[in-house]
Amino acid sequence: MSTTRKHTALPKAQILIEALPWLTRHQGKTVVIKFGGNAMIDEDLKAAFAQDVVFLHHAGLKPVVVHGGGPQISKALDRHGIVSEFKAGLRVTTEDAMDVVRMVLAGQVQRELVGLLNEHGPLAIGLTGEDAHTITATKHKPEIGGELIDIGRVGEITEIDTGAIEALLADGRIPVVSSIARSQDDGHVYNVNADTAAAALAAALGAETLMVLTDVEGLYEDWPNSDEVISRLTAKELEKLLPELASGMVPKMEGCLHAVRGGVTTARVIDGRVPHSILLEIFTDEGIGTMVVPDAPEATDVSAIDAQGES
Ligand SMILES: Nc1ncnc2c1ncn2[C@@H]1O[C@H](COP(=O)(O)OP(=O)(O)O)[C@@H](O)[C@H]1O
Ligand SMILES: CC(=O)N[C@@H](CCC(=O)OP(=O)(O)O)C(=O)O
Repeated sequence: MSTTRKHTALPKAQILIEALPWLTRHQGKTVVIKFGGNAMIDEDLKAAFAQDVVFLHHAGLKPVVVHGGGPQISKALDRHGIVSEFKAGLRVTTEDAMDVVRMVLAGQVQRELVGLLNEHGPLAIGLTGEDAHTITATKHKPEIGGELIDIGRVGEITEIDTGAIEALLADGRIPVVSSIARSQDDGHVYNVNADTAAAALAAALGAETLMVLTDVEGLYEDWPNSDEVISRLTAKELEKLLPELASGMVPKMEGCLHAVRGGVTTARVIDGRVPHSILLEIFTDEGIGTMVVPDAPEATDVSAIDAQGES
């Protein structure tokens, strides 16, 4: 081997070896990945995202993709002459707007992601929360200034049925889920925030990891004044921070909290603008972004200590 080849081969092998313990640790584990509308704008990034998800699949993990499409919905509503309005970080969704939301998420964004993933083989299958009762919701009325506000067809998740997703995973497929739900009370279809949907699915699936891709490096400690990213925080620390957070981050961080409190081992917010950010986060020692972990067991909890001693 020439000296030059030796020089380039060694660092490449080191990168693969660095992945070894992570490959072992994540083997067979479910990873729910939320792909946000703002991280979805660049064609190269979308292609890299699809490569990463397919890589996870072939490495023995079980990726489930949940996608948003906020900017794409706003653009389509604009074309239909419908003005986008947000309250409490959620889109005010009239009946007409709901038709557009459903068309864009299920008919455009989901189809595109499924197509990109399937360039690598017959892997991805798209569904919405409406399919097989995957996500059931009821009308959500956020509280603003002490009053419950009607923001139209916006749903609050009441139940998750993981049957269809688990069947797809068992069949070696990659489910791609659009954040739309159906109510079993009024039969209406509801618009659900995609971060919230991803977190609820991660908890219901007993996923090891929830990974939320977005258009910033992670959770900034003092946004918008500083770009210092909080790299790790416990559920309790996050709970304290939540009331201070600004709009875009609220559903993401509430989702992370819900996921870890629901049994997910780690919930991470990572920068979707970095190509292959998923691979970097899962398979290298250097995690990027913000990681939320469950609270450490109380030191005074004698039963927990006893249980540990027995294992
Ligand atoms: N503390 C914070 N740290 C990082 N970003 C924040 C924070 N507070 C608010 N944001 C805003 O949240 C945005 C991400 O949310 P959003 O636009 O809904 O993303 P996505 O389309 O990926 O779901 C960031 O671009 C940023 O403007
Ligand atoms: C109720 C509500 O606000 N739903 C979101 C659903 C899409 C979404 O969450 O997309 P991002 O992840 O790209 O923001 C919306 O209509 O924009």
